This record gives sequence, structure tokens and C-alpha cells, in this order.
Amino acid sequence: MNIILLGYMGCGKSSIGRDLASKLEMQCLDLDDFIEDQEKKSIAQIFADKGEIYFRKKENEYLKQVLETKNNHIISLGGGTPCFAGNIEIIKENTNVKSVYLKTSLEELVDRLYQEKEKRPLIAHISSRDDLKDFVRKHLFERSFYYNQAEYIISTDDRTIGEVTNEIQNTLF
Ligand SMILES: Nc1ncnc2c1ncn2[C@@H]1O[C@H](COP(=O)(O)OP(=O)(O)OP(=O)(O)O)[C@@H](O)[C@H]1O
Ligand SMILES: O=C(O)C1=C[C@@H](O)[C@@H](O)[C@H](O)C1
Ligand SMILES: [Mg+2]
Repeated sequence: MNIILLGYMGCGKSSIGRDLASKLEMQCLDLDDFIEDQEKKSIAQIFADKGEIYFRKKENEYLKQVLETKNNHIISLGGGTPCFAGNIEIIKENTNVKSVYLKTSLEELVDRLYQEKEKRPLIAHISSRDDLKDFVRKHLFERSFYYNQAEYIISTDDRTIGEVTNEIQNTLF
């Protein structure tokens, strides 16, 4: 069984993926890191050199590759992964996957992302906190349609990474 964590940028997919993997003694795989290793470039550099369409094509190919070759992994997706190239259908149709949407409020996402937007190419150019909030509000609204198709939905607001991990364990097992 693989566990897939999905949700908006900054919801905690990578950090919760690492914590959950150590608690469950499973391996973790971060799709963004996997893409960077395979392409030998940072995500920001892939966007800059080849554009988002190329990135989405590769993201779809690597997601399929990972699901075909890995088992007993916590797989943290990129923020946009479920929203492109039929990826959410691939996830839902895979009987070896439990998917979890880490749901985080607009306020909390903006608090987390404002401090570390440089490494996220879709928001790196937004300078004011108000502009970031407007962007995330609209973007999250568009993406929620896909995120809400996950099998489980877990809220991360006002919870530590450890508390979220515990809730995932209690809900899934
Ligand atoms: N439950 C939480 N409470 C407080 N801070 C958190 C929580 N979860 C994550 N964070 C912090 O929020 C930031 C973003 O987390 P993380 O990088 O894991 O998100 P992500 O979903 O992987 O983002 P991306 O889609 O951009 O890869 C990190 O600084 C992390 O420590
Ligand atoms: O939300 C998104 O579309 C993205 C999130 C990141 O995890 C990366 O996958 C990339 O920066 C795109
Ligand atoms: Mg991440």
C-alpha cells in the first residue's frame, strides 16, 4: 500500500510525509524531489528553462513511474499534481493507494508561504502579503475541486506536524 499526501503549496505534504514515514517505518518519496533528481535541476530551474507545460508533462510521467515501481511508500505530491493531466483519476483508480488531502485554511497557508515563497516558482514574484493572499484565495478555490476527490480529508489548522501525523495514522489504520 502507498499513501499519497496532496494539497496546496505549504499545507505540509513534504514535512508530514517525512514524519509519517518515520512513525510508520515506511519510506517516503517527495515527487518534487524525485523530479529534481531525475531532471538534475531544481523545480524553479525547470520552470525557467522549459516552462510549466513541460513540467506538467514530466510530473505526470514520474507520478505514473513512481506508482508502478514503489510500494509501502508515503508519496508527497507537488501542490499542483492532482490538478493536471488526469493525475487525480490515476490516483483514484489505483487500488494500492490511500490518498489524503491535507486541508489548510487560506490564513494559515499565507502565513506559511509568505516566509518561504522564493523556492516556489508560481508565487515567487508576488511581493506583498495582500497580493499573495488574493492569489492563493483564487488558486485554492480552483484547485479544491481536485483536492476534495482524495479518499480522506485531514485539517492541518492549529495542529503541529506531529498532531497531523497522528490523526492520519488513526484515520487510516
Ligand atoms: N501543521 C503545521 N504547523 C505548522 N507549520 C507547518 C505545518 N505543516 C507544515 N508546516 C510548515 O509549513 C512550511 C511548508 O511545509 P511543506 O514544505 O511541508 O509544505 P508542502 O505542502 O510540501 O509545500 P509544496 O507544495 O510547496 O512542496 C514548512 O516551513 C513547514 O515546516
Ligand atoms: O502548486 C504547484 O503548482 C506547484 C507546487 C510545488 O510543489 C511544485 O510542484 C511546483 O512548484 C508547482
Ligand atoms: Mg513539498
